[in-house]
Amino acid sequence: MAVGSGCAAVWGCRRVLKRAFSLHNAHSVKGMEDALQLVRNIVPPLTAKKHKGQDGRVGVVGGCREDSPDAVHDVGKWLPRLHALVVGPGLGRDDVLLSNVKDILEASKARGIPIVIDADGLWLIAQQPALIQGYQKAVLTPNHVEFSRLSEAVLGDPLDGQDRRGAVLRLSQALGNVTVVQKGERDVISDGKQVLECSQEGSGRRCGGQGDLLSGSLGVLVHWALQAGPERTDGFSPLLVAAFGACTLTRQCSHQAFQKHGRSTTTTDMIAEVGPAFSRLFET
Ligand SMILES: NC(=O)C1=CN([C@@H]2O[C@H](COP(=O)(O)OP(=O)(O)OC[C@H]3O[C@@H](n4cnc5c(N)ncnc54)[C@H](OP(=O)(O)O)[C@@H]3O)[C@@H](O)[C@H]2O)[C@@H](O)CC1
Ligand SMILES: Nc1ncnc2c1ncn2[C@@H]1O[C@H](COP(=O)(O)OP(=O)(O)OP(=O)(O)O)[C@@H](O)[C@H]1O
Ligand SMILES: [Mg+2]
Repeated sequence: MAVGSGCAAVWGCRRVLKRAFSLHNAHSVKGMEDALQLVRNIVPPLTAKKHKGQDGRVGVVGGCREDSPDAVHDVGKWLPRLHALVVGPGLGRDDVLLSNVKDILEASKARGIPIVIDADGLWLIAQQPALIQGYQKAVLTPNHVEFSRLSEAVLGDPLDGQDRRGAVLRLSQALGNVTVVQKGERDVISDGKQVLECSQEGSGRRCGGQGDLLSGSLGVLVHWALQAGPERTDGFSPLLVAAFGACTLTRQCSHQAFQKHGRSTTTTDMIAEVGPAFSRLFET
């Protein structure tokens, strides 16, 4: 469903939403459905009046090519045209490369570009948390190991595996309300104020690359959410709603792909499900 038509339903259930986001029933069926409605609200309508790029140009700093000596300058030329940046998937941990990424992060922050950080980008943040400290347009998407690494670097604590919600909330707060998405059996999301869980049914298949689908789709949704503004998300953080949407989409893709391919499912099979999964979840 597009922006306009989803709006009335969301305003109509404001009281329920407050409960759904702040209490332990955030992952109940009702809470999930309410949160999904907020995601539907940020999806821009398709109209004949737009030209390409108007619903977002997302840059990805990742992949496998070694940098040119002028990498930062080259990327800098693109930055003014980008609406969001995804940093880290498949990037590697080479010192020169990470030093370039550091400069790209600084340039993006100076321009107020939303940044999603995953994989080796998180490695860099664990070495230098100050790089992202207090930048509230950033979302970090750590898996279990990456989250432990970040927690130890930022909070100095060994991870309390029993209290995932508390751990994610504390990390987000310590980073100055940077949004954190801890991936796992349930995805736990916090902006340092509220905690949301995504328990959309996925699959038992744990093939590599699923995190890339999450961070990439999140790059798009972060832009859509910020563009839509807090009124569309009923006053909740746009980045929290975007993260919930990307987690739900990724898990639904996993679910659909697994139904077709079972144990042989790969992330490529999940990518083929993005369109149908998106329609099913967000265009009802
Ligand atoms: N498309 C591409 O090009 C992609 C490229 N990628 C690139 O690959 C590189 C390495 O990335 P990664 O994700 O394998 O490294 P990371 O998460 O540090 O795991 C290291 C070790 O931690 C463990 N472990 C992991 N998860 C766990 C869990 N939930 N719970 C418990 N343990 C867990 C596990 O250890 P094991 O169990 O095997 O002993 C694992 O081997 C990195 O450069 C990244 O950019 C990837 O992003 C994929 C897509
Ligand atoms: N135990 C699980 N059950 C269901 N879904 C899961 C589980 N663990 C992770 N996921 C889902 O898989 C997606 C990727 O999370 P994962 O933890 O595998 O990332 P990752 O290790 O960074 O992956 P990548 O191989 O791309 O680096 C997320 O959407 C998450 O919700
Ligand atoms: Mg990963």
